[in-house]
Amino acid sequence: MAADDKHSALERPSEWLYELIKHSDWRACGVLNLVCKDFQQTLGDSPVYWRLLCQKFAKEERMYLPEEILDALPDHKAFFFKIWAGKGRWNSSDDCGGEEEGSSEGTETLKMSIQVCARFRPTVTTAGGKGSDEAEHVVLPLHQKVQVVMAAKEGRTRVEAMRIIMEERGYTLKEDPWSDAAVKVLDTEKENVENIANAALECESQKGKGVAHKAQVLSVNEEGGTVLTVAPGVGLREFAFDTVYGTSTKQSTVYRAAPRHLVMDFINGMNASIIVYGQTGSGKTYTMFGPDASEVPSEYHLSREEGIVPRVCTEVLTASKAREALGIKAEVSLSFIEVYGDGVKDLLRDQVVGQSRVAGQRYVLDGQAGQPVNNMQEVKALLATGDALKRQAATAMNDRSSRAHSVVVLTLKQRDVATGVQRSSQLFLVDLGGSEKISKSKADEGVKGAGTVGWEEYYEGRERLQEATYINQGLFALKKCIDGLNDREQAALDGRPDPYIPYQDSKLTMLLSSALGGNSKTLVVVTASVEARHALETVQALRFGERCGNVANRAQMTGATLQRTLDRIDKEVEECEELIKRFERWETVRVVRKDEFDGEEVVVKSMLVGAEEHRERMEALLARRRELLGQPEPEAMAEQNLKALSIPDSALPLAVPAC
Ligand SMILES: Nc1ncnc2c1ncn2[C@@H]1O[C@H](COP(=O)(O)OP(=O)(O)OP(=O)(O)O)[C@@H](O)[C@H]1O
Repeated sequence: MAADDKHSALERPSEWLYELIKHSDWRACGVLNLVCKDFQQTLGDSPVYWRLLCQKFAKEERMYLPEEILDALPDHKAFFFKIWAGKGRWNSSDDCGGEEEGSSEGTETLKMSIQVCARFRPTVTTAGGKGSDEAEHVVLPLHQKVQVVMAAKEGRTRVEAMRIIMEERGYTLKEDPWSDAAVKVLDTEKENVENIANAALECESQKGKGVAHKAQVLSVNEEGGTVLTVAPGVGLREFAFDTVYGTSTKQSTVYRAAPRHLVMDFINGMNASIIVYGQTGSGKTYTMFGPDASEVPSEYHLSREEGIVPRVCTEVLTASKAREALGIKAEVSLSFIEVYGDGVKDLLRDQVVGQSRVAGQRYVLDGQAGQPVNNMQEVKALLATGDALKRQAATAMNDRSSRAHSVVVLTLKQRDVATGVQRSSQLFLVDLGGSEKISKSKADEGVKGAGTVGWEEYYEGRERLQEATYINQGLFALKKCIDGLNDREQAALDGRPDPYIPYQDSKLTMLLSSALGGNSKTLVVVTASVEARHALETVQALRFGERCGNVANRAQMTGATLQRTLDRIDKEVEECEELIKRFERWETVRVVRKDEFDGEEVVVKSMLVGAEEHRERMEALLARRRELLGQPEPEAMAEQNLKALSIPDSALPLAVPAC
């Protein structure tokens, strides 16, 4: 190297280094970061360096890594270490079949991981929207009520909040425990005071007044990945997930955020599964497959509404073709099966498979249920065949309810044309039957007692009930396996022997055993509804999701969370006020009034116009704020105030006297 070059390189180390990086392979690039302190400082946290390293690594290791995934990554360095675990995949001659996957160099093993997302369905008034929107009232535990009252006003202390709560409830103490004891309350008397207040609240709730919180989803925070709920028996509760999708999230966004990463892993030779879980009617089938063609208005392009399954198939088929240029020949096959009780049905051949305990599962895992696919026309034809044979029925919760668990299994067999090295992997796309309360889905409707009707009618009536029971059994077994897997993680940390995972408890878990555990990648998408009448089921579904991801420790209900949510709302209210100020104006309009006796009359009126949309939004935000704080509606508040003034109803004028 010339002296001048050397000098300029030292003055501008990053440029010099990047030149070097450009012309090195990934291993040399990786080592550069460790050469000396200067290099470490320059490259250690440089996103450009780590991105380049990811690209080089993927190219040289013949891994599938779409640019869109790289573009959207928040941390390229962490991602590099994640994909680095799969190095040397095409050097070894054993087909790991996804299960033993990991580094053939034996330095790093890939671990099982479960990612969890929550997706909220928009409020639907047709299917799934039946029934009243009445929500249960919730009595908040005192400590939460105190947090809510403290959050309502900045700088409000705990003692003040306690006083307000007591006053709100009309509870009068002979002696005010806070009169002289701002400090005392915080220590010795605190417990005592809480007991008194608790008792007061309890009395109030028994009298059935003064409880303003309704069971509901209070906020869906997509940015922070959290959901704040209030439900009976739980009170306020926050849940945290890897990703949270709000009610207006598009199908393409859902696919791009998390499922696509799993598809990448699957194409790179790992077993993976995407499981959608949720209450019946919460949007599992919609998320997995997309809407029924009949539901999509003709002006919409159906492909925009496609769910995860068709999107995965498109990506896998496109990637398989592109891999031919890298010397890798790929074959894709698709199975579509249904798990109903202890039976496994091949939906593409319309036959129940395997009579023995393990036969159904082996039939699927060995690929006997698979049909080779080469393009999307073939995929769509197979999906339509399977869909037509799926067990579906109308219930009180969903007009097209899936009455069993359905699973699409994609099997990818890849072969290095030059060396003959083979890799195979499976991706399970699971649309679970909806967890349901029989009383809500009315699955027990039409069930007649034995002996009261003919046998045929008796069995027919019991069918919905039997389906619900089978669905719930499978889900229960799945929950037990997830708990077992979480316990296994903990056991490894505690040095305990591996706990038993009860895969054998149901056909569903037997089938998913290869995708749940080992070193597979799993994504659980919890679908839920923001509607108040489903609050309890939503909380249960979110709880399941939280258990899967074992992320409970990230979430906690604190005043801070509530404060953050309120701050966001206040900011939006301010924005609305600004917009209203800017656009609202008085306008004189002629209104035609119809009168039964006098006929039509034209009246000139002044009206505020121009900002109707912003006013409506502001009203909604203020209502949300009131819900968060458990404050009653303005009319209810006025009523309460009147009652507080103890004005007897008879004393109120029946009509406003004419002027
Ligand atoms: N994100 C969404 N956007 C628009 N519509 C949705 C969404 N999610 C669900 N829906 C609609 O809600 C209804 C019920 O959805 P879906 O059938 O997917 O529920 P499900 O959870 O699969 O129910 P089940 O367990 O009973 O089969 C359908 O009409 C569907 O189109």
